[in-house]
Amino acid sequence: MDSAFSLYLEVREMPAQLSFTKMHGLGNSYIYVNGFEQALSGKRLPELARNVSDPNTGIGADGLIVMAPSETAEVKMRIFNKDGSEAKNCGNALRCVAKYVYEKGMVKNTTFHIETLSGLVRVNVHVVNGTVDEVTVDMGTPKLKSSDLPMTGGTTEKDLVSVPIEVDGDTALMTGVSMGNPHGVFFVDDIEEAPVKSYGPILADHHRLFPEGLNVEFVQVVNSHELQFRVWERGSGITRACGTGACAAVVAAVLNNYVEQGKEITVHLLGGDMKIFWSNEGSVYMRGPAVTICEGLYLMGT
Ligand SMILES: N[C@H](CCC[C@H](N)C(=O)O)C(=O)O
Repeated sequence: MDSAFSLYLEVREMPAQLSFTKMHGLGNSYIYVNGFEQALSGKRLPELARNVSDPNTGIGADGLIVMAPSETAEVKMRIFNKDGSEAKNCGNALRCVAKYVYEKGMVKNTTFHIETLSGLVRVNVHVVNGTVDEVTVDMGTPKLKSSDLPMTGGTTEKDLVSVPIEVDGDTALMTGVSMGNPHGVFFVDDIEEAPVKSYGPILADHHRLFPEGLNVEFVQVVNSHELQFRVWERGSGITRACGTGACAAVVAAVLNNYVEQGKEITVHLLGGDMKIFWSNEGSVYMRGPAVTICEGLYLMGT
């Protein structure tokens, strides 16, 4: 079948309207589409993500999450940022997908796995009267080499702890952490003064240094078990919360000796608090809420 004809079929495959659920994790909202129930054209998902994310001409969210059958887990999750770029992991969406599939009866156990582009993730839903209020996620072991981030610029295999970065006329110290997606963490004295809007867009798309882009986090250490947190997300800009980012922040705080590994840390994000625990065995655990906002029918912008 020639490419033009297959593209025509691809275009035709997208339904005229899509059932969706809007959910959020600490204010980081996405449009969730159930690919078990409706056929979705893979090639059109980045465009769909841009369309549904627009607050004026779409539904309004930080991006699109597609749930689909998996051969290795109860469900597969694909993540598309507001700009249509696809990400390999998303902490807040993992909690919301876990809530969705449990409450819809698509899974029966309270502990199960979700397949992502960064691998299999184990989740445990906390149920109160049949409703999931919180979810605990094993986010796996952070990767700490420049080649993992990835980052270029002469630090090929060195660790990424407190690496000097030239940005916006400054030299700032960044700690790089991959949680399946790339994060750069900067420690600041006052979170309210953090250069989110200046450093964020410069570094998020600084592909010479970060070939796959970067989620840019700013952290103020409150005490040995609390962090203040802000984020400029790759592909979505400022969001009220970032689950993988909160994990990266705690890992970076341990690596910089601000907090201890093996202790539960409360991360204060714009959208609320998340509990992060980097176990001495290696896995980072994230615990936080998941909320269903609404369900509806998206008429594909007709
Ligand atoms: N913008 C991220 C994906 C979403 C991550 C975030 N919303 C979370 O909860 O982890 C990236 O491009 O890697």
